[in-house]
Amino acid sequence: MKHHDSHTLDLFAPQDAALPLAAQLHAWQQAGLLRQLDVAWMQFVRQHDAHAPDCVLLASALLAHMEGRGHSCLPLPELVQAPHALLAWDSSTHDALTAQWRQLPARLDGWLHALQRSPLVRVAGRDADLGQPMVLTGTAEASPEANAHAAPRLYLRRYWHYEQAVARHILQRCAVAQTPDAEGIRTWLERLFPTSPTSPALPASAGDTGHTSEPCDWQKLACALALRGRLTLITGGPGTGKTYTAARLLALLFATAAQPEQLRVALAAPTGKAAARLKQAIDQALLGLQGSVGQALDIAALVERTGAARTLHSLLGLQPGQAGQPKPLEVDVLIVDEASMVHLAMMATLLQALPAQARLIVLGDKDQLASVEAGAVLGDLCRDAEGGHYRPDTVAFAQAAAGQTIPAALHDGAGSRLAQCTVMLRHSRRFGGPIGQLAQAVNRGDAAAAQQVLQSCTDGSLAYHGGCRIEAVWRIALAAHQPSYRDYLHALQQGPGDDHTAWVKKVLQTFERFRLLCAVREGEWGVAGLNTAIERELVARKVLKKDGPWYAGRPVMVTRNDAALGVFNGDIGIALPSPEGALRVYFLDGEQLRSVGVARLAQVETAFAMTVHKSQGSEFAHAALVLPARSGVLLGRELVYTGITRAKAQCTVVTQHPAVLAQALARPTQRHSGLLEFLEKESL
Ligand SMILES: Nc1ncnc2c1ncn2[C@@H]1O[C@H](COP(=O)(O)OP(=O)(O)OP(=O)(O)O)[C@@H](O)[C@H]1O
Repeated sequence: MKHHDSHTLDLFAPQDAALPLAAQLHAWQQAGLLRQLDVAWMQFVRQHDAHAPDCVLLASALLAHMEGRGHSCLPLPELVQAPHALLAWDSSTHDALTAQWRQLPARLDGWLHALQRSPLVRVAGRDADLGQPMVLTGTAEASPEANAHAAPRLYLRRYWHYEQAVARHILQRCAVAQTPDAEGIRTWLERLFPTSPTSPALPASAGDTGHTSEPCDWQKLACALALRGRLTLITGGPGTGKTYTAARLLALLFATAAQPEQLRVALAAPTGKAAARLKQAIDQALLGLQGSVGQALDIAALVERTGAARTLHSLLGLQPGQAGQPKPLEVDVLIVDEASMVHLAMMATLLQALPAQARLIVLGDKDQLASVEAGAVLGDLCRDAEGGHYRPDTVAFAQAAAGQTIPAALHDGAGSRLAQCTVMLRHSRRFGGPIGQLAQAVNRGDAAAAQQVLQSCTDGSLAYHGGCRIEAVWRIALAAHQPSYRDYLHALQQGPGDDHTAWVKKVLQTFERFRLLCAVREGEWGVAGLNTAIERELVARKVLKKDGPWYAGRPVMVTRNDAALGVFNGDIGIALPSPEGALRVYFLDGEQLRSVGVARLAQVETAFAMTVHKSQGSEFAHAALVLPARSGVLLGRELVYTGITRAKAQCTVVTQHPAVLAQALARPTQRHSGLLEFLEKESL
């Protein structure tokens, strides 16, 4: 049996002969490891650079591959020295990888020289922009001193431009530090955040480091810091009050604006569903303020001025799947929620469209899954949020404007400009109990603690089924003693009676109480397999009547925005007979029902089960996270964290193999990008 070091090349492995590079890439494509696009990109490079050595061709194919996996660049030291760890492919590929690597330069220098000689590669800081399709950074442009720290990276031209644009805009926004009237802000904050002597003690949230021995109200601090600059990042786990804070910040901006009646506010989120939730939560929080502000602020006018929340695509006037030239935004304040889902290209477009003097307030959970597309901008920008890194001027301003003492452990005389614009909310009001403890253990990657919480929970909020057959998943989905699909099926069977609207709402609302969340799409334990199995089971039990793709009771998720129909990617609806008897898909927005004839909805999929990715921005009374035995790099710590934090009251974890949870927690997802390094270098 061969033993492989999974992180570095095994130089003592048997000398297997390497396939010619093109044949090897083809074999990896056949094995589903590379996309056709990745190989086509390598062929393009070979066509236009006849002298390209194998290391350039391989680097280009793997650059495209990494982009497909959400990375904005290819980190070259890792590629050269630890390809197994970087690619994290199945161990069956290790021999072929090792054999290939033996044919290539052994040292990073060799790869860099080859890339620097290619006419398709622009060396940042050395070459003029002649439209080269790839960009190499971390070599020529850095000073000899900085070069020791800058990691050489290879980019697709487009992503290098996006990353540069995001970094440039962020730095410009962070640089603006005004000195607003601290006294005035403090007076307003005391009104907007009334402290009740009966407030329960705050439980610690996921990500709480224990730094907060001195009480600090991070929500007030976030509002005060937002008034100093043009960019505020507010991150925190579920229920830490990001939206609650944003609503108060809006009120504060109105209260302190010279001409509040002219303040233009926009709300946006990556998906239609998240946008609708944001608007609902902001309005609710604002209306709840009327009592504490009395006549001093016209809350109803504020709600009206805030307008509807929109998807980022619609705000920027882009077509689905398109980034590019946006129309300039006519706003003074923009609040973007669920920012963990905003990918690099979208963030670059957004920052480009936003006027320099407008305030950008970004809300999101830095620990959640990043978008499927390349870039994890929120995660990058908030990587150091836990440590605070507040400079003395920020500490003093926090005291003066918010009356808050930032704990000494979070001070840093050399903190970056970005850190002065970032606040992490550290107390969850929703997750005090076992679900919160599980979320914390998952975030730390502590599998033993996660198992302990799962198995010792006595209040019924957590359940764990390890090493199960797929039938266990159906049983959970149809269980009688907890939120499941049973209530929705019951409502469905009751029929409309004489109040069709009430019936449709009930079916939709009961369906929203429970969801099966999968790590993967394919296979028996994936979305496709589970949806088919559950449909089959319900038909066999004669609960559903299905004689075609559409049937009464079919829950569907929209997979593509269609502005003409008023449906958006991620919307969940249920097909039900209309009062006239035609099958229509009904959607519920707050209390508002809308419907679309089934024949007009082409881009949908059945939604008994959905991916954790698609569930971002949604919550369910009971969420069941379903983990297959193997799902490679897809199944990591952030996915488990995002899945379990979709549960409001009850969370069930079901695994096909008992070891899979610990394996996932041991795999934090690292999205490679140069954004933070660039920001750090420039903001010194
Ligand atoms: N300072 C506070 N005082 C009283 N209630 C609060 C406070 N902060 C938040 N809450 C309440 O806690 C709950 C969660 O707050 P909120 O919805 O703003 O959190 P969130 O971080 O936006 O959550 P999610 O990420 O799940 O959307 C809400 O019911 C909100 O009213």
